[in-house]
Amino acid sequence: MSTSFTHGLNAAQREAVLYLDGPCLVLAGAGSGKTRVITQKIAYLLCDCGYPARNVLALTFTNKAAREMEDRVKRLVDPSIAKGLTISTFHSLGVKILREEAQHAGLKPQFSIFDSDDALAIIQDLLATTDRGRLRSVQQTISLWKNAMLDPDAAANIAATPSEIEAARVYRSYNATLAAYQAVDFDDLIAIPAQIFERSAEAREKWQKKVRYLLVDEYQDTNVCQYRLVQWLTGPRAMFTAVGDDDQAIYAWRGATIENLAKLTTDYPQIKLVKLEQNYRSSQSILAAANNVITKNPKLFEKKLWSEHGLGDAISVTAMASDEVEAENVAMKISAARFEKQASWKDFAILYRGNHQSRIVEQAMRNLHIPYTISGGQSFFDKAEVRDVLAYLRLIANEDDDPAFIRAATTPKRGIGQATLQTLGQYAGERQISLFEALFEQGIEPRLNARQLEPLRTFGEFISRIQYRAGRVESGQPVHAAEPAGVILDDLLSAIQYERYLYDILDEKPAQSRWQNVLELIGWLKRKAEADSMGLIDLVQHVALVTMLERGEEDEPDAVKLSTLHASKGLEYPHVYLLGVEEGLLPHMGRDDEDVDPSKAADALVSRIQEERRLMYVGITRAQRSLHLSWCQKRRRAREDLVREPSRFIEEMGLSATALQLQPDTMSPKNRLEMLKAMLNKKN
Ligand SMILES: Nc1ncnc2c1ncn2[C@@H]1O[C@H](COP(=O)(O)OP(=O)(O)OP(=O)(O)O)[C@@H](O)[C@H]1O
Ligand SMILES: [Mg+2]
Repeated sequence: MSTSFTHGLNAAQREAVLYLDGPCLVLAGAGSGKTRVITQKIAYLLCDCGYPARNVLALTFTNKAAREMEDRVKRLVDPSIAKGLTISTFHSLGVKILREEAQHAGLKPQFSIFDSDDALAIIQDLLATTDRGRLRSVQQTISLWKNAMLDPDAAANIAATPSEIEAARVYRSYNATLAAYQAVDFDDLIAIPAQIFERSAEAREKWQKKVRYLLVDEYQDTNVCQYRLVQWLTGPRAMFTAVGDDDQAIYAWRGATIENLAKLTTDYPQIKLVKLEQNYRSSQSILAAANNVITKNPKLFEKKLWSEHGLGDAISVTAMASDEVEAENVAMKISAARFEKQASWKDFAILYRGNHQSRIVEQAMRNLHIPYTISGGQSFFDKAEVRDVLAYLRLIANEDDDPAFIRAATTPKRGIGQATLQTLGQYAGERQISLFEALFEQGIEPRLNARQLEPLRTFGEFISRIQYRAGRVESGQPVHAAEPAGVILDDLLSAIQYERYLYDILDEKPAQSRWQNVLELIGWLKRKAEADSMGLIDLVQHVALVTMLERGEEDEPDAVKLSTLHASKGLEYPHVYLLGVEEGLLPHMGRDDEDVDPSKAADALVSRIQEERRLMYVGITRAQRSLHLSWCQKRRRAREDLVREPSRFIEEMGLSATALQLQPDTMSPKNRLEMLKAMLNKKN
């Protein structure tokens, strides 16, 4: 059989698209057209098989990947047919399910979503320590338990080491605190829906009726919770297609397990397995380097990849004197290559292992006036001014969000002091209610003097008025139509006099730059609200998700892409610059877990290197036409210069000896001049 939606596909891809007799698993290497199978299959389901769009759901890992997929489908399918189709991340699907099924989990539909810093603050209170290493380790342990669907009881049972026992104790109080705030953390967004489905046949059947066909991209990075969610959503009909590549599994640290791939074949013995072997993305030399690296890992499934593309440019490896030189150099090289290749800025991507590497690259890009966008970083949403404004929005959406209450009530200062908040907190604790609710009660009056009570009540009434305008929800139903989010945002911002506050506490320049960030945030929120006709409350939950993964770039500008390797998954760029290919950074070596049992330490190290190798494989395979690696002989970390060696992965790529004869490129003023001259000559 053939349809217009299999046109241009190879035989194996066609088979995967047309197969509808049961579950289907596409297992294949990078760039072999797995994502393409998903988009073509969506088009096929909607246009040729009569599936209503609202009954088709496609899941992926990042907002960016979801948007890309949506764009690809839009090009294939008439908008009137695609209306109602859901292409989303696991986490946004989780929010959607939780909103509808909140009552099953004792939540209000306007629950808050706490990001990792909010969650860490709770753990800090519970542990009463400021040792960030210890806090992060407890947070990580709790996260892994949640992702493995272990509740506090189960965790307490399996906790063995002293730090696990501590984490299990904190886990229980941590969940109770979240519940009191009507808040969930990111892991809960998947775990709670999975628990709801496990407990409630009614909820399960409702969603199984809704999701008649499910497609999952990047399946190798699902964790136990996500796997269960997929199982509950598809139910006994098991109508789904999952695509993945075990060699690209890079989220073990978030509880993802490659075993999910093998498990699919045992849980669904009838599953149709399709392998794709032709790579359509990269030149031969890039593909060969990628294959060379990944063969050093043990194989789960036999896979071969070949390409019809030519050999292409040789891969370059450059040693840099320092990370500053590296950043400056990459900016220069991209400028030059853009002229040389008559390319656009957006044809270039700069990839790196850790977020901390971006700052110095950003600086270099700005120095040369190169437009860039950055993803995978959270820096924007971590800014104090952005968090201040978001605290108001969170409180408006969910008045039980005590951390948001404290931040909003005290920023800008409005006469609500620490002593007042402590008294209020104590009262709220005794009454088991939120700070917001407590401030309106008569019982609080004898405990506070008029000077303390008055600003509290004024603040409370102010928030209530905005809540009303935002379309306050009571027992799941809005009490009246909401005003547009844009109008409310403008009024809120001028009412709290945030701009004046910034100029009061800061010098002109930093105040100006922070105010710009606030305007950028508000502008972005308004555009989002308008484009997707979201009310203020939907918007607040949406923001939380974006902060977790990456910031949305609605209009793809012509700009160089800066991204962590993790966030680059699934994407492709003509020219890729991979920075910091050094021992210690890629493969990354963290501070050793003091808790690791020495007999297991060697195994842990081996599996860590394997995961880093897969990350390297992901990085290499993003490149279509050219790939440039660099490493630094010296790297500055926390005011200390570290001496570095090239990564073992460079050798594993099998690059020729000449490529490895490294010329330290110190970017002396003379070099710089010459490079600029070369650029100018090309221009003329
Ligand atoms: N049959 C085909 N003919 C021509 N080009 C194709 C074909 N299949 C896929 N491509 C192109 O190859 C590139 C890689 O495809 P795609 O992104 O779907 O691969 P993938 O397997 O999902 O990669 P990754 O593992 O990195 O996610 C895309 O540019 C896609 O349009
Ligand atoms: Mg893909």
